Amino acid sequence: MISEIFSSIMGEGKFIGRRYIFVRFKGCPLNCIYCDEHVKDNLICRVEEIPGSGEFKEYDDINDNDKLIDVINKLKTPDLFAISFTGGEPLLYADKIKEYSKILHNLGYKTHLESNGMYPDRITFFDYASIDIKLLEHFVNMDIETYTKLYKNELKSIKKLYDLGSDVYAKVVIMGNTNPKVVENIAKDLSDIGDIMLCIQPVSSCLNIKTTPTNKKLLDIMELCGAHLKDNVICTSQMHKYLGML
Ligand SMILES: C[S@@+](CC[C@H](N)C(=O)[O-])C[C@H]1O[C@@H](n2cnc3c(N)ncnc32)[C@H](O)[C@@H]1O
Ligand SMILES: Nc1nc2[nH]cc(C(=O)O)c2c(=O)[nH]1
Ligand code: SF4
Ligand SMILES: [Mg+2]
Repeated sequence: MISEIFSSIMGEGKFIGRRYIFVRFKGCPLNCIYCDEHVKDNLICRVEEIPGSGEFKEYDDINDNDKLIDVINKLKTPDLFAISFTGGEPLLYADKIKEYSKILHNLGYKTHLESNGMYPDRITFFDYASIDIKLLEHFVNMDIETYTKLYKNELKSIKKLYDLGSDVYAKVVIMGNTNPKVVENIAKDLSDIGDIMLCIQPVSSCLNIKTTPTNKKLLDIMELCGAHLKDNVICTSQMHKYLGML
């Protein structure tokens, strides 16, 4: 279930630059062409025991509540902002995450969900939440019907988090071939839900990704989105990759 736990700097989105503990879960039903996490679908769980050391100890599993809390307490630093549940797709394990969140809240920690939004019915309260809005070009041969269903579920997840009082924002990964007008429509749909930040995230190059968006495209997209969201649109490259951090 859990694939790794480590302390790092939030490299993406609204809370970029804040200190986090990341709890990463295995597996995801989607297969985004740019995904940087497929390789970690292995059996063991690796845990950083000293924050920032980059040194990991391997466990068969660390899913037990007491074990997880013990690891988190050890990784806690005075600058800690929140505990991120990410993946893979963390909501594959929604019941377990709900259990962890309750314990963490009782201990005074803040929780943060990083999800693709495909499971609106599994959404519960998190202090902070990032929902990825996927684009058709993120997939090889996804049909329009399947894509439309996914998009509707993503918006539903955002609305549910917003109504629960979570500080929720949306992220969209921009490719070299992304049509700015499509992103503008997403901004419009977000503005219909409420005061929600849209984070424009240029794709980071990896094995399957040869072209990245031009700076002009990023600025054009921000302007178009600003027509609906005003200044509630930001551009965040995956900062941790520039720093050589996890
Ligand atoms: C690995 S996903 C896990 C959480 C969830 N499955 C999701 O897609 O949001 C975490 C974040 O990394 C982003 N990401 C993964 N690979 C990327 C890449 N090559 N360039 C930019 N963002 C990337 C995803 O878009 C997502 O916002
Ligand atoms: N530093 C850092 N920040 C992140 N923000 C979201 C991440 C993720 O993989 O969900 C991530 C990650 O993998 N590393
Ligand atoms: S939804 Fe997230 S974890 Fe799943 S393939 Fe896409 S980026 Fe990777
Ligand atoms: Mg990541």
